[in-house]
Amino acid sequence: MDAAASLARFALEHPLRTALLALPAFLLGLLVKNAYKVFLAPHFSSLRSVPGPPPDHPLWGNLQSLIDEEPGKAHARWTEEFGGAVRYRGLLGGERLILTDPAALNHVLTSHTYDYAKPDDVRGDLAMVLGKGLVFAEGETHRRQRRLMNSAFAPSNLKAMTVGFFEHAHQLRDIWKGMVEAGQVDSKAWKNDEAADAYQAGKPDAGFGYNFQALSLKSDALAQAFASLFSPRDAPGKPHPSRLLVNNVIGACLHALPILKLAEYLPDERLKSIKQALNTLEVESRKIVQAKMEKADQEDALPKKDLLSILLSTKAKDTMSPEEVRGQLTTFLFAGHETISNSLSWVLWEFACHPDKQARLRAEVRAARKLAQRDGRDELNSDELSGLEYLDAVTREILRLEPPLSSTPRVAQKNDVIPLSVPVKSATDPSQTIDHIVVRKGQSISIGVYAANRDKSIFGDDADDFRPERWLDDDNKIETKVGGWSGLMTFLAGPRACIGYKFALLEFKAVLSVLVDSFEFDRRDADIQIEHRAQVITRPFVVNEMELGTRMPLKIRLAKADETDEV
Ligand code: HEM
Repeated sequence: MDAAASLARFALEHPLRTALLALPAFLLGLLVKNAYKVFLAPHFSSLRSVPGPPPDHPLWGNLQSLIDEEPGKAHARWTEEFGGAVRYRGLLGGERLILTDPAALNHVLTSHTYDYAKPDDVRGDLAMVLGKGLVFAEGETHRRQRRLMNSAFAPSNLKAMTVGFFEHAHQLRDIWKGMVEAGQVDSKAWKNDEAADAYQAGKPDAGFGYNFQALSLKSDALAQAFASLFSPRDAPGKPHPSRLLVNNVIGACLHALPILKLAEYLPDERLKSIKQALNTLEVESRKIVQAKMEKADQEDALPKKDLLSILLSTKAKDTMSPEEVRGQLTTFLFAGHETISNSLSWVLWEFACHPDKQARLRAEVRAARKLAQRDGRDELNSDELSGLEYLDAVTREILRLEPPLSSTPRVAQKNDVIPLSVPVKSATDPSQTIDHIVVRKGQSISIGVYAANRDKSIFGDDADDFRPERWLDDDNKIETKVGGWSGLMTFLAGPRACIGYKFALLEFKAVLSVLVDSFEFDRRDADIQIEHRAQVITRPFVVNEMELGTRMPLKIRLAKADETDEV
């Protein structure tokens, strides 16, 4: 008792000395805790029988492979070697489970959706930037918001929006035509007279009836705020895993502090620009919602061609405050931002590499357009667009091969058992297989989008090749048991699958049909190499030109009007 009292007196009298004594004790505790996590915990883990690569390093597990390889590649390699459930290690022994098995995906994404939520740090960042919209919401709130939003994507609305998609496509075509005819050169977007940057020029405005002006290669305040938050021009680097460890510690501290509130007092330019972009996002999106609301009242009877006007004409308007509508606007802009333009630039790249495939699509589109013109229409309607077989096959193939999200994270909200449709070899007893996985609350999971889309057991040995014909081949129909559009993971599956997927497919098809009808695409140079790097989504970068940021430079010529390729 006396000893305790004298220790307390000592601590009060000499707080600095006490702190100095406590620090080593704290560090020792941290060391013991992490040593347990790295060396002992894996032996008691419920995942210990799940197969996977041995860790490359005791402190950063398999992170080096994930950093070195293009997004999704390591997942695909491990899935090919070990099967539809793979365990690997992250920082300080943290275990992660990659899932591509159909029964497991169905369980996590569809039948037990809300038991597998997005990680808290991801949700926190989303809420800070976008407000609490659909991407952020979980559980009952998500169910309610989703029901309200669904009606905006009803078939009749998508039909009306298709008119807007074609208007956007024609604007883009006219800008590109003007550039090709003028032989215009811009040192950043254009490398020579005939090469255009399909990535920067191809950004659609996501059908919001609010022009991002990306079409004319200028940006307004909102577009700039989005670009600085979600697509900074610097190419993402390949940091050493130890750097990630340091970043994690700093990130945890930043999350604990009101760092953005203090941004203007801190000597950090990046923080200041984030703060400024967030303010712009808030002010500008509020203005758009206000303007749209006023217009919606005046133009009630007019057909609506953009998503926000449609949203404001559904009953969602009566049940959501302007602030909630604003949250949905920024959420839709975020989720649709660059996903479609990214897919467009990849497909144009594949066409540049496969002239026969672009010619085949051009012939199909021209034949359909001729029929529409005989009917007195300049463009296809949404049914005609969806009915083009080769266009559909090309769309499936590029979204299979180049999903904007190579994987997406989830965290188990409770202890659970995940079933497997194809058993995997047990890591603890290779003579046995396992057909289910016991997961504990808090377990991190990666949905292997890229790995599932390139599964050789489903798509064959040419799974890494761009071959739209695989979707047309009757003798060899693709049978994937994975739920979701086309049996692919690109838009995920279940109650949290992409709500905008039909919108995305129609906009993608409308723009591609117009571009391929008007232009021929070729590689800028025969030996140009494009690399995939992750920056929110997987984006193209030109090897040895990383400093120029995300780009997809292509040679573009006007397509001959009298081309008569057979479909
Ligand atoms: C090629 C284009 C697109 C792809 C590949 C894509 C993919 C995805 C994926 C994988 C998710 C699930 C993310 C997760 O939960 O981890 C998602 C969610 C979402 N997407 Fe898309 N998306 C695309 C375009 C769009 C467009 C154009 C819109 C809006 C107009 C949109 C709106 C949304 C929304 C709101 C969510 C959240 C849904 C929810 O949690 O209920 N997406 N998208």
